[in-house]
Amino acid sequence: MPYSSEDAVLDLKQELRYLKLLSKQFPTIASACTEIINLQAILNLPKSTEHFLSDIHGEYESFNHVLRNGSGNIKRKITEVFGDIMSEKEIKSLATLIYYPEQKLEIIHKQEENIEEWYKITIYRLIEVSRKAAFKYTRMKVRKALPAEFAYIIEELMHRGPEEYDKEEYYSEIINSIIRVGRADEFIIAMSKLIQRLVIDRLHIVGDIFDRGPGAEKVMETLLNYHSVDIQWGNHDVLWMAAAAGSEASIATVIRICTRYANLDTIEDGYGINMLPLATFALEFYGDDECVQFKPKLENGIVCTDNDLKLIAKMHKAISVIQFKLEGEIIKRRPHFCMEDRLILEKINYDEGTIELSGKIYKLNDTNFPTVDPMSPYKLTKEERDLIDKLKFSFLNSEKLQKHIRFLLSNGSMYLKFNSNLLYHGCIPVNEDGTFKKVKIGSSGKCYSGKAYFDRLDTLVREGYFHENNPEAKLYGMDITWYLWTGPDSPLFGKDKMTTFERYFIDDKETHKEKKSHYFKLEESEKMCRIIFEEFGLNPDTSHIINGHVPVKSKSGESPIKANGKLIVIDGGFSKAYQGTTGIAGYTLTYNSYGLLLVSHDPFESTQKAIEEEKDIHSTTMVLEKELERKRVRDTDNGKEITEQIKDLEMLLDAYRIGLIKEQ
Ligand SMILES: O=P(O)(O)OC[C@H]1O[C@](O)(COP(=O)(O)O)[C@@H](O)[C@@H]1O
Ligand SMILES: [Mn+2]
Repeated sequence: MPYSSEDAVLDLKQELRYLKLLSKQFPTIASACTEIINLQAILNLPKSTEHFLSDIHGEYESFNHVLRNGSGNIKRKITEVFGDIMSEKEIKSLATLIYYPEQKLEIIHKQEENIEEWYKITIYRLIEVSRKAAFKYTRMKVRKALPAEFAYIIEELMHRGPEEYDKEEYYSEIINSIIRVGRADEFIIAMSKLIQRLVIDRLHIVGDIFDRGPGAEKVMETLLNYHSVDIQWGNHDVLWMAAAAGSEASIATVIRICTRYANLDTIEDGYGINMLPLATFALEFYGDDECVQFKPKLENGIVCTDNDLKLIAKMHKAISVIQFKLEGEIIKRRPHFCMEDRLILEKINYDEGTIELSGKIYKLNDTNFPTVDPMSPYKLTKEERDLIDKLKFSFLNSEKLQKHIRFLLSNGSMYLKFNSNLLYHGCIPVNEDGTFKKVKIGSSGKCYSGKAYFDRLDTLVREGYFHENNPEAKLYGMDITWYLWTGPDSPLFGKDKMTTFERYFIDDKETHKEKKSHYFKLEESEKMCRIIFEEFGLNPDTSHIINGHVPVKSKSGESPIKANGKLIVIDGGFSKAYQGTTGIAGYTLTYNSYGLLLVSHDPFESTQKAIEEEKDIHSTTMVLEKELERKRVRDTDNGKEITEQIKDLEMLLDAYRIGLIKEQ
């Protein structure tokens, strides 16, 4: 026993209150010992697999596919088990079944002549793959993941050891009876979902779930039901969060982006927000305006009739003007945001149809501003006010939207440190020389930089949503959340300005440029990354930064791996609107016990093709870092916690043994 000296006993006495609490959970020496042995066993298991995705931008189908195939992980497992005896075609078929069991079974029933034989072979194969996938976990963890209905049977089948081959008959009898009682389909579905569940232990979403594509709300529903997920907020996510909190400028911007991509389904069908008030308003004030610059972009595959497009263009322009007005209000009430250059509406010469930007006059390609009073350009007309009030009411009262945003708050944050990786969406504000930029927050003028800046922003975002009983703090929190969407020192945005107005109203492309933060030059430097790791309390030798936000133009030879492998950017463009520039459909990352794997995906055609033609996304896997020694749970953050728990339990044992606490 380590505790023999008086000092040691004194140590124990100091922890007495805590140890007494712990003794309620482990009331005897035997129970504490059992727990120590269990925890010790977990520490020796291989590290489980993490999966990193980012910039999903409403592309539900591709997201869903990558999630189901675990970025190629499921196929890898099948190949490991059956690579020698199954053909490529059979492997593909089994993989498709595991990804989409319900749909695939329907097809099988139409095609398969000897369904009983197929069931037998398939169930056997699924059991073998699930054994492989469960290998890293304790029985207890696997048990928790099992569907209740088949829990007992699956456990029996999975834990058959090689020495138990005489049990062969027993197992085939189980399989036969599953088939006989007509539960084979349900069993196959349950097994497939179990494999999906086991292959990925933790999902990280490095921001930008929302906007552009049509299915953000479905992505959110999937995440809500996922077994283990964290989210690092992206600029598009915080925009929706601010809107759901009641920030009027953010509500207008969310709707503007939906109209820009003709994506009204998300807002109307997904979140039940009625767009009729905006449509009637737009027809009344922009009825004769063709709103040419506001024709929606349709790269995301959304199909619309000509008449719909005409109406959406008018809604798009109407809400854009309202956005510019409401943004003006924030910029004026928060001078420390330093965004005066975005006070666009007062820079317009309404008689001449021109605008002055940075001392230069530009011609506007559209001069119809029926709701703007040049004397007070930011003032909403009565009708605009009514409209915004209605929209705000809908946002605040959309049950589903509020549920999704609360999930983003509970499972999300500005950044995350996880197993020696530092995850954040965009950047860290830095000066040209690489020092962390000091940014003013609040009217007191207090400055924050580096990690402290991220931490402060994280708190303010939450205040913007939750601080109902302090309206001033709530408004400030909402304004900051909006700032995170578009402000020059926002770590989630990372550009000097968002030239939304210019891209609609000025032809000269020079004005459309958005200058990226110094961070994006310095991200190539290992030295910079090392400074960042120090700042966030991570080991510079073993850590990585994982970012999203900036589409990697792999078509033009850009690499997602920067700073000697210290920084990885995984925005390769799930977003169809960006695939032309990136040339691929995104990068994802997996981190298993053998190391980091970067996967680049070709564009995904459709779920239907994936099922019917067994067309998986073609993806290329690149080993980024291979562990010299296989990583164990003991090497992870969770492992560190378990080690602490073991220490506590050992103290409890000592307390029992010297009679400081009595067994119960
Ligand atoms: O492609 P769109 O719809 O014109 O949006 C462009 C705007 O989106 C942004 O790129 C921000 O969105 P991302 O975070 O996806 O990059 C702005 O910098 C830019 O002004
Ligand atoms: Mn982004």
